[in-house]
Amino acid sequence: MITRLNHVAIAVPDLAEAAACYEALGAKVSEPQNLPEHGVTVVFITLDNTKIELLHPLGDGSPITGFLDKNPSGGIHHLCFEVEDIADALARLGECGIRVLGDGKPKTGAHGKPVLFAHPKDFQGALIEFEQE
Ligand SMILES: CC[C@H](C(=O)O)C(=O)SCCNC(=O)CCNC(=O)[C@H](O)C(C)(C)COP(=O)(O)OP(=O)(O)OC[C@H]1O[C@@H](n2cnc3c(N)ncnc32)[C@H](O)[C@@H]1OP(=O)(O)O
Ligand SMILES: [Co+2]
Repeated sequence: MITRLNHVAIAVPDLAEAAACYEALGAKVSEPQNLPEHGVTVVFITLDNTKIELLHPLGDGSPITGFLDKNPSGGIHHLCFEVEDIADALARLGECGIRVLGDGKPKTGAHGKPVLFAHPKDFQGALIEFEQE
C-alpha cells in the first residue's frame, strides 16, 4: 500500500547553485551523491515532513538529459512515494495497466532500497517513483 511522500525531485542545470539556495534558507543539505547506475548525481534537502531531491545528469545517456534539454532552467522531475511492499506495488501497477520503466524490475535507489518508476504517460503525465519503506 502507498504510505507517504518520500521526496519531490527537481532536475537542475547547476547542482551547487541549487543546493546553495536551500542552504541559504537554512535547510539541511547533503553532500552530492553520484549514482552512476541511475545516470544522476543527487543532493537531498531534508525537511521536517519530506525531502527535496536535486538531480543533475551524470555521464552519457542519463535518463534526465532529455528533460533538462526541454527545461533548461530545471523543473520538478518526479514524486517518490513509499510503499509497504514493492513487489505488491509492481503487481498492482500491472493490474492497472501502468507500465513500469526499465526492465520492469525494482532497482536499488539512492536510499539503498528497492525503487520502481511508472511511465508518466500512464500516470496522469507525472513521473512517479515508488520506494520500499
Ligand atoms: C533511483 C535513484 C534516485 C532515487 O530517488 O532513489 C532517482 O530518483 S534517479 C532519477 C532519474 N531516473 C529516472 O528518472 C528513471 C525513470 N525515468 C526515465 O526512464 C526517463 O526519464 C523517461 C522514460 C520517463 C523519460 O525519458 P526521456 O525524456 O528521455 O524520454 P521521452 O522524451 O521519450 O519522454 C517520454 C514522454 O514522457 C515525458 N516525460 C519525460 N520525463 C518526464 C517527467 N519527469 N515528468 C513527466 N513527463 C515526462 C516526455 O515529455 C514525453 O512525453 P511526450 O508527450 O511524448 O513529449
Ligand atoms: Co527519486
